[in-house]
Amino acid sequence: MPDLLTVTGATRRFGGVYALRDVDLDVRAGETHAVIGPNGAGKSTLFKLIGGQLIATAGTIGYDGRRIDRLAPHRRARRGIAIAFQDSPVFHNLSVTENVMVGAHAVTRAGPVAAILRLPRHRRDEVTIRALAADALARTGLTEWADRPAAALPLGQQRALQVARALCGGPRLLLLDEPASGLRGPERTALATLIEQLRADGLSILLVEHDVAFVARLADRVTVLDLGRVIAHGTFAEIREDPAVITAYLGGPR
Ligand SMILES: Nc1ncnc2c1ncn2[C@@H]1O[C@H](COP(=O)(O)OP(=O)(O)OP(=O)(O)O)[C@@H](O)[C@H]1O
Repeated sequence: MPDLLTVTGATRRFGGVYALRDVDLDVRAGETHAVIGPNGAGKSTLFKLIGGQLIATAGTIGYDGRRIDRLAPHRRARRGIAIAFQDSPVFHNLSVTENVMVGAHAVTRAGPVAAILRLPRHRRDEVTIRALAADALARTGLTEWADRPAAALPLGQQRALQVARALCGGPRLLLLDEPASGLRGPERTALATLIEQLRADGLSILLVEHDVAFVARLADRVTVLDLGRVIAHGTFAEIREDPAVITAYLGGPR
């Protein structure tokens, strides 16, 4: 499988602290790739470098054969990179459909001014976006909730809503930031099934997750970070046996 995303030598410093140091990672077309590591390992920083919320101190990021590391987040979104942040807001007074439509505005040509003035281009976009949202709701099992206020959604469905919002922009690469956090057993299982379905549909997925069982079930490959560096990568079975990974998780001399 060819690489869709290639991160090379990614380094990000905050003052004197290296949040990431010389990190290489690639996501192949159609795979689910997980990034794991103890607290402070640099996982969020890596996600933000890929999404464009942060710019690297050094290193390059290639996507679909072109460099993207200097592009603004909305330009990366238009190229097909979507992020479902665990803490991205759910607007409780808006309907589930409207919450999902927010995800498409990042990738449409008509900006907020066209939306406010209700210019023809915006009205055309609105029809398109409603159709995209309906499709995203169907893919995430939320169709029956479409017209309900988002406040009515149970937590498991709220997580599915975050995923639906990311899907609404029609991505090829989906970044999932701790999607299982706070979910209970059956909700976790439902979310894992959803992610498997998206992969089967051809999406490439990069996942940051603390829940090891979740990663073991879903990830084709895993990259392990500790203190900003890659300490192991491979299949889950391979990294589980790696002494550096065991030390990073269980403590011991560094
Ligand atoms: N904006 C910032 N300013 C200063 N230091 C930062 C900033 N963001 C991250 N760091 C530091 O960079 C390191 C990596 O942080 P990061 O949040 O990427 O780790 P993480 O693996 O996502 O951790 P967690 O699992 O706790 O979310 C930490 O030492 C953190 O304190």
